[in-house]
Amino acid sequence: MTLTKEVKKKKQPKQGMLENVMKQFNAAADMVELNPNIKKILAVTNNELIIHFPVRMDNGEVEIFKGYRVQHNNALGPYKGGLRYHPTIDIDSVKALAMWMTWKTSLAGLPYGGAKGGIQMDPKKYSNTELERITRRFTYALGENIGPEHDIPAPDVNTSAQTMAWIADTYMSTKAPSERSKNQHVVTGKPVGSGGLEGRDRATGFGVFLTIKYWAESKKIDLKDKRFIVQGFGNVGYWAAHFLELEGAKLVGVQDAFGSISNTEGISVEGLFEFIKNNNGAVQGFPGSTEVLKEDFFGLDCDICIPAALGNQITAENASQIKAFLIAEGANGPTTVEAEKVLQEKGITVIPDILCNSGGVIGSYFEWLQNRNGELWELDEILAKIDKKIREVFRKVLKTSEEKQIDMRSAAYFIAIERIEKAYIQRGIFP
Ligand SMILES: NC(=O)C1=CN([C@@H]2O[C@H](COP(=O)(O)OP(=O)(O)OC[C@H]3O[C@@H](n4cnc5c(N)ncnc54)[C@H](O)[C@@H]3O)[C@@H](O)[C@H]2O)C=CC1
Ligand SMILES: O=C(O)CCC(=O)C(=O)O
Repeated sequence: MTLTKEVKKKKQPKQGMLENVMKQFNAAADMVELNPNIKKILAVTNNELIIHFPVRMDNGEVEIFKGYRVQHNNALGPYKGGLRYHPTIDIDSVKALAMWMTWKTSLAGLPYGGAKGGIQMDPKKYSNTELERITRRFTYALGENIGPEHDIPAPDVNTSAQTMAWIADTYMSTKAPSERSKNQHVVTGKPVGSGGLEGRDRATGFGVFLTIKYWAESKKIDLKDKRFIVQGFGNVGYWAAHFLELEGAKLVGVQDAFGSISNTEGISVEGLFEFIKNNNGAVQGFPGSTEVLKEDFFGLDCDICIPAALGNQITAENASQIKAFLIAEGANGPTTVEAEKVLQEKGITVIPDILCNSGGVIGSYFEWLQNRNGELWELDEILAKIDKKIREVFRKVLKTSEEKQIDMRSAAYFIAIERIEKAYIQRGIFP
């Protein structure tokens, strides 16, 4: 007899990311005097898919998983955005993350809309073979709701190039043999050997670093010896730290899901990266570092703070402790609207997520083009292309912010929303 078990999941507290993105959007819509009909369209998501699907576990039992894909808007092109495997994801957080993708792709001038998805689960509790089966069943259940010219997922928290390879393989296997290779770009962020882009692994962190570099240049600040802290030492946090260290900046604090560490003398980025490989991915216990209480992390003495983990981490409660003069949002939605007011009063600059972490989706766009056109690009060429794009977008945001005397988040939203509004108006639907 087959046992079917729906695992009782602990109820997760609401994350509040949807409230946050809606407050940001409403403020931006007022600022650009957005056409009221287009505002109605952008305030809601086009499609929201919740899928329950069964997967056989290594012990023979069947577990039911809850997967999501939310497609917010596709006025500018196919839906685009990552897949997150995390116990805290729910429909509201995925809606928020999908909306941020729409603003991000619009701001970057890409021919994409916004989407996000994932599975509500803790991947640490599953073996690699279970993760593969979960991913393949999820892909199969998503069916034609994703597609290379319709909705193109990518990695996000707790998903990787390997996850993308499983998705591509499963999706392609549902096509006729002659059509399979034409569908490789159903996902981006694949391993290089399977149609992936050289450098997509570092694209987001590289972009975070570039926005910090271009901001520092605009203020005539030398990054050498500047002290920085990073929350989240995964794909984004590690690569951002890697490039900052190359520039001469000093990592003095790191927090991950397991704990927080600091060292005023500096933490070797590569040393920590090697250390976590043999420490279940955790930074705690890194030689020479001191443990820091979770609630004290953002108050560490530093110049630059990079939240690169989850949403709503910088809150009205902890914002007042922050000593950094710059916050570079590697994560999506790490700062609440209330916290941002506190930061503004303290004179702390925020490089907003939709600009700061856009290197990832820019890299994804290049991978998509590479697959679509049957081309292979080299790492140097790709990093130069990402740099050029980030520099252009950064300058546009800075110029808008200076001309209109608004902060960089408002400027970024201004540009992003205006571009979408223009597309709707050009089509003639909204006079
Ligand atoms: N991977 C990508 O290309 C992109 C990722 N992002 C955003 O960057 C952030 C990080 O994503 P990835 O680096 O890809 O994820 P990842 O899964 O590679 O790393 C996540 C890191 O955050 C830490 N973390 C998780 N929960 C935490 C908590 N409660 N407190 C402190 N640390 C915690 C984990 O331990 C890990 O070090 C997310 O907000 C994601 O949406 C944004 C753009 C693109
Ligand atoms: O690379 C992509 O398509 C999207 C990455 C992502 O999920 C994000 O930028 O938040």
